[in-house]
Amino acid sequence: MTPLTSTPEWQALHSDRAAIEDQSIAALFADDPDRFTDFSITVDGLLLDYSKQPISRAVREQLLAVARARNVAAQRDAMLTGQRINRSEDRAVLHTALRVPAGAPGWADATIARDVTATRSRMAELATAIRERQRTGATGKPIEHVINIGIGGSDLGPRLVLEALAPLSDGPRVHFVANIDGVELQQAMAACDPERTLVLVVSKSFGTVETMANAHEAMAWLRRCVPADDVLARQVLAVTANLDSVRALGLDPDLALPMRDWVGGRYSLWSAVGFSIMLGLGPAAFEALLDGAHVMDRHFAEAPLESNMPVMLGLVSVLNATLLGRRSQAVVPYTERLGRLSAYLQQLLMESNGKSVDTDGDAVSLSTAAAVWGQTGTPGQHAFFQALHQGTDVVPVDFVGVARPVAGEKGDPLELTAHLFAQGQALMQGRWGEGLSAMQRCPGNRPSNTLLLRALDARRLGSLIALYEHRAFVEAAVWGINAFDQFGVELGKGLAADLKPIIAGGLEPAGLDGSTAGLIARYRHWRG
Ligand SMILES: O=P(O)(O)OC[C@H]1O[C@H](O)[C@H](O)[C@@H](O)[C@@H]1O
Repeated sequence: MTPLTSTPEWQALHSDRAAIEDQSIAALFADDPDRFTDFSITVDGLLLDYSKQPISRAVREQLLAVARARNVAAQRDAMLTGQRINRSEDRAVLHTALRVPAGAPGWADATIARDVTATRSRMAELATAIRERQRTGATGKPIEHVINIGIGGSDLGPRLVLEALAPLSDGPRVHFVANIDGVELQQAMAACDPERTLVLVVSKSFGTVETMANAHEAMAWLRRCVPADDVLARQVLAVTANLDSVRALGLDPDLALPMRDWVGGRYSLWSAVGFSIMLGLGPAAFEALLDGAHVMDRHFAEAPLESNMPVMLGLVSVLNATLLGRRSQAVVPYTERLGRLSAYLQQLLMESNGKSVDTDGDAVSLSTAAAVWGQTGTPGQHAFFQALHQGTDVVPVDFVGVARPVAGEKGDPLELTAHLFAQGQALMQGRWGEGLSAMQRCPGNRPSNTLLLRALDARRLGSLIALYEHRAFVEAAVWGINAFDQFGVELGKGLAADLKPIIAGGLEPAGLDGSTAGLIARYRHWRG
């Protein structure tokens, strides 16, 4: 893979780096009254406004030239058509196939489409039977609670969606359990009647320590509390790509909902991993979520690069993170319903693109993924916005707003929206003028994107999430890295397994570094 820095297109952009950094965003508006129209893109009720970035038309052309030089469109097509683009794991990457409506033309082959439709139908039948109380728990009581046990990609997506659309929930109440410390599981078990609870064990690998530990606990609870021999068969359901290990846990693999190896964990909420969404909101809402994502997929596949929302969002990110060295990025949704968004995007963007070697294994020549963080507005305004306005580092912000709240939600988002727009304006304009002390002045010229959803509903949420998935793809394509493996995550897991017996006191801490040995000694001392 040619290093990005060796391409003439990047070199041209880089030679203008200082001018771009100094570019007054306000001056771009002064020069071009139509700038908002030209630097915003709308796809089916989702608007991206990237006009408050230091990007002139000429710079946009340079960015697009970089995208062409990196063959972003060809790389995209290779993903969509099921080529094995995840080279380090020799896998195709087909989360987009999960969102093709039944019978509609997709990009990948027909076998995959049939498999997707079959799993989706099975999920819908089962969810309907549970929601309509035909399929009950082992003692004949209806299922009113679901405990979703999973972590990372087997947790964050369904959690985000169910929190976002909670007012639409008309099915069993879903409780999420990810952490291994037992806190969430204890809370969930305390809130649930075991005879009316379905436990979902969601794990692509079915080997993740946290998930397996919580699954054992939850299954023991069911066995203890439900007087029926077939309680596990009736009230525990596995969602996994590793059916063999389902048997090892004492469950019937024939009852499990399958995942495929061509779906990455952080891209999996559209698969059977989203079963809790279907249970809570119903199959129609799940379909709407998929439809919204598919609309974004079609747009990503078909729109010219310059009016392609994920392409432009990805290029803006590369400009900020790599060209201008802005190593962190804030995401601030202006609705409490999207409070999980920054956590979701942390996994999506940082696990995908927190890489320092390219697809050939050679060191990349420039910085890749920036740190992603944030919380909802307006509470975030009263916490970290001071640093956004006056800190020494420029932190690009993605604002996310909704024109209409989720159906059934009380409260008017008008007030919130005023704050959202004002913050983007304030970051750009700054505050200057006679009579202001240095402490009172705000430098301004700080970039932001605004994403505005016509309404917070399943369809737009699907589009929003798919947009960020494709943004990660575009960034990775430009950087020349593989967005679909995550070997870095493995290291700590292995070390934790080695340390556990030492911390427990069964093994002597021989050969450890001084810090780890010291921490273990102190922990053991304090634990008593
Ligand atoms: O679904 P599982 O196999 O249990 O994996 C859960 C999570 O494990 C790891 O942390 C991976 O890095 C994530 O990508 C994955 O989503």
